Amino acid sequence: MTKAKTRIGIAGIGGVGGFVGAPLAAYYAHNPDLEVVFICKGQTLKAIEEKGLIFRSEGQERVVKPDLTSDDPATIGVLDALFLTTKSYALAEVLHTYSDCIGENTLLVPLQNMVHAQEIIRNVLPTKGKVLEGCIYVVSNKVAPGVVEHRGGPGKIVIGGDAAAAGWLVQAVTAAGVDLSFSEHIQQVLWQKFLFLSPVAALTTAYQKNFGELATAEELLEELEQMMLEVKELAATKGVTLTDENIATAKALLQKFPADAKTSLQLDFEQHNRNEKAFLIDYVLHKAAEAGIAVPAYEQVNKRISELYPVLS
Ligand SMILES: NC(=O)C1=CN([C@@H]2O[C@H](COP(=O)(O)OP(=O)(O)OC[C@H]3O[C@@H](n4cnc5c(N)ncnc54)[C@H](OP(=O)(O)O)[C@@H]3O)[C@@H](O)[C@H]2O)C=CC1
Ligand SMILES: CC(C)(CO)C(=O)C(=O)O
Repeated sequence: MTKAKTRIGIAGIGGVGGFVGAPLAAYYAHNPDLEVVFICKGQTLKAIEEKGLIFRSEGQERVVKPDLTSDDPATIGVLDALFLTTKSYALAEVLHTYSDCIGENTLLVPLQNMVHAQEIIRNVLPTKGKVLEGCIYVVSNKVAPGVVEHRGGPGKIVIGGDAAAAGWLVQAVTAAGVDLSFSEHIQQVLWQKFLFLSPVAALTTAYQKNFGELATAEELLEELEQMMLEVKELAATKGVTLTDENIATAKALLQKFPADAKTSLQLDFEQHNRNEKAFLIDYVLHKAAEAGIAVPAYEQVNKRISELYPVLS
């Protein structure tokens, strides 16, 4: 009897999905044992079917074609692992749509910028699949449907959860040249990233400042520190200890981005796109209220965003 192929899906071929999917599809092209499936829709699906995924990184461009590109759950079938790389607001919808592609043992790997992907996944799929929470350190953007540009950052993925279940995936993905590692302390990793991203995304949006402008605005840096302290207090209620050193590291990270770069939250508000505020800011406000923690800096920044963008927030 022939052994069934191992099947890895990537749902959402934008900045992050393209960054993860391109090396996987290239490395496993025509592989007898492992199949890579791009799950995408509309213009992106059409572009990749016609021309392949165009992926640019470090001055080089390559065109990759996965074994299958589809938006149809029946055609896709059951997957052994599924990277979830849509924006946070589309996560629940994707899980509903592709529920039939998720079996009891399918590894679900959310890479969104948030700390509660597991909660969202379990709301939609109470028992199906095995959740490996994760995050990615990269700047990679969709520049057109089916065209993704890796602009910087280490491109490092960290996942965690059931180590025994994750073993084969870590091996398969790293073999393709993707920097993916397993952490026994994934909650710590997720909150450490959130400690940077949530306040920085909020402040850049509220004050319409890019990374460089925020890094040199004394009064905003004080507000940044205050917001980080509020995240630290909230993390503690979840059993995660963030230290003053973590805060110093998060603040220093601000200098590592190109001065003229903007956070995607700021860009989404400016461009009147749907945005991830619910996951980056509102989450902190709600959970702090539930835990009885005061978060005045978050409240002030949230108020400013609501005044600036009354329709979008
Ligand atoms: N970009 C980055 O550098 C980083 C992003 N992140 C986080 O990663 C997540 C993804 O961000 P990013 O890659 O930038 O987002 P993008 O908007 O570039 O990509 C998301 C992709 O998901 C697709 N999508 C949405 N709904 C569906 C669906 N139902 N079925 C199939 N595909 C779907 C979108 O397709 P369509 O365009 O057709 O709607 C789009 O191509 C976010 O949470 C972000 O905060 C984290 C670190 C870095
Ligand atoms: C800061 C950045 C580009 C890198 O992680 C990001 O994730 C965002 O702006 O949402």
